[in-house]
Amino acid sequence: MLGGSSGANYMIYVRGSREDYDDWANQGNEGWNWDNVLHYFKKSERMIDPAILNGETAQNHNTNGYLGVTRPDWKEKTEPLYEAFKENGHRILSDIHGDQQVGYYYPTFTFDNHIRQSTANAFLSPIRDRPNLFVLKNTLARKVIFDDKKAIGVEVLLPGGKVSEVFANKEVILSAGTINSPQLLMLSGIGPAAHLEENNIDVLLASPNVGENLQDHACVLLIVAGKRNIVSAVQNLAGFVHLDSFPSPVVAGHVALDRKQTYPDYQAVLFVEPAASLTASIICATVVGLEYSICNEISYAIQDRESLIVAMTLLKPDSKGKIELKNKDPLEKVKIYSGFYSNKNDLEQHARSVEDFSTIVNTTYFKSVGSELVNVNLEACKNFTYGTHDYWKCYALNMVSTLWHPVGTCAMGPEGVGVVDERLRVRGVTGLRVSDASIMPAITRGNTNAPTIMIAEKTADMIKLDHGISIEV
Ligand SMILES: Cc1cc2nc3c(=O)[nH]c(=O)nc-3n(C[C@H](O)[C@H](O)[C@H](O)COP(=O)(O)OP(=O)(O)OC[C@H]3O[C@@H](n4cnc5c(N)ncnc54)[C@H](O)[C@@H]3O)c2cc1C
Repeated sequence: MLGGSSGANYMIYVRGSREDYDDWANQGNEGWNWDNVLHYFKKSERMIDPAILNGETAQNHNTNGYLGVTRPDWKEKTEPLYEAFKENGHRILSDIHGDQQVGYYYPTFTFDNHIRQSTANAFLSPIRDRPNLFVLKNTLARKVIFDDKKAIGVEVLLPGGKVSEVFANKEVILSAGTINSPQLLMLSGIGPAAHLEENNIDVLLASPNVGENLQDHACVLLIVAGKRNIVSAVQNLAGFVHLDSFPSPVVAGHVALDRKQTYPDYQAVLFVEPAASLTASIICATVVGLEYSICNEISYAIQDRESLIVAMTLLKPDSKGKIELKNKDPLEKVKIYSGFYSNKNDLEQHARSVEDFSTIVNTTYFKSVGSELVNVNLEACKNFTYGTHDYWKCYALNMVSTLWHPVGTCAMGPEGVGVVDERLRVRGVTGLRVSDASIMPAITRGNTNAPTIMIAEKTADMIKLDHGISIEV
């Protein structure tokens, strides 16, 4: 669809930590530190939430951008949970976008007046009548066309099956995302030479890191069952009738295992569910795609009990995966090696995160509603004592899935490292940029939609400047 994953995501709006971007800059990417990127986060944003606009983080927000951001009022339903997190030693933040970026917070979302702010809705719709904008729908880019080492256009597959060529006046910009931007580069002859040759693709430029450095947020579901309440199942159905509203309230936390640290290690996103929750089944079976037997255990455990479905995400993994071609057919899907837990430290950290979170059931509120963790009876973990560190390692290994945040496969970086430079120009050729989540040298400590939109905002300014057009500062 137009707008890519922003048309299908859960709309959580999180920018990530100051340290994420300072780290990008420290890796040799001038112009990408926190102070630089904050300007672009603000530029695209149209913050609507009155409490944020009147609060202590107001200076980090903007009211004039294209991207509507706000949050539903779930305070009444979620307040006891925040109290429990406070009792457990966590800070409660009115907004995660202040100077303090560790704590439980009231999450913000990319929607406005019940309308999803996909990038198509937010950014394309308002300018759809511009004479210099033309969108070819249902069209597949097959490869970039080069004149020697200068990108001059794109070969496309039009609806109906005709292959055609589109030429650029100034430059070509790839924004096909972390999975497909490296595919397009490789189909165009830019990538690891041996891999291109294996696939009978003429090598235009040997660029060994195309498709490498895949990073993603490994996610493990944890279920906390609470009080019995069969009546609320009816409310749950209502959530699916009113499709312009969220089916359930959400609570989120960015947590550091070492409480003194200024940046988080894990994110916990809690979906507050009535008994017999449909959302739980949907998250289990489709969003994270767990096995039927596991989803069945969960459904059974919460059929007459309220629950929290918790997405536990390791925010800064050291593991890396990669994208490879299956063959040179542009219609063929690529091979995705997630690399989850290829660095053993990540499994340790993820297990420690689950253990850390699970202490919440010992707080006054959670005890008062009879909460307990749901044992999903994993066959593979039956030899471990339930609740021990080794058990949680086994649990993570068997429950791990993606939170759909792949980044990094056309990473920016210095000569010899980066696929693109700090102005997102593909190194070794001219007239070609990449601008999407694939250019992140390292994953951010948060959901990746807002950072990708920030990258797009910054790219727009860099393109203007490189073509002698002034920008608003
Ligand atoms: C299920 C899900 C839930 C998520 N939830 C959240 C969330 O709550 N909050 C958050 O911050 N992030 C979330 N994300 C992540 C976030 O949406 C992505 O990080 C972000 O949208 C990435 O943007 P992108 O432009 O890099 O890539 P994409 O959004 O993948 O866009 C790439 C576009 O290129 C098109 N394309 C690819 N190849 C070609 C080709 N050859 N020719 C023509 N077009 C092509 C695709 O169709 C797509 O439209 C979620 C993602 C998913 C999938």
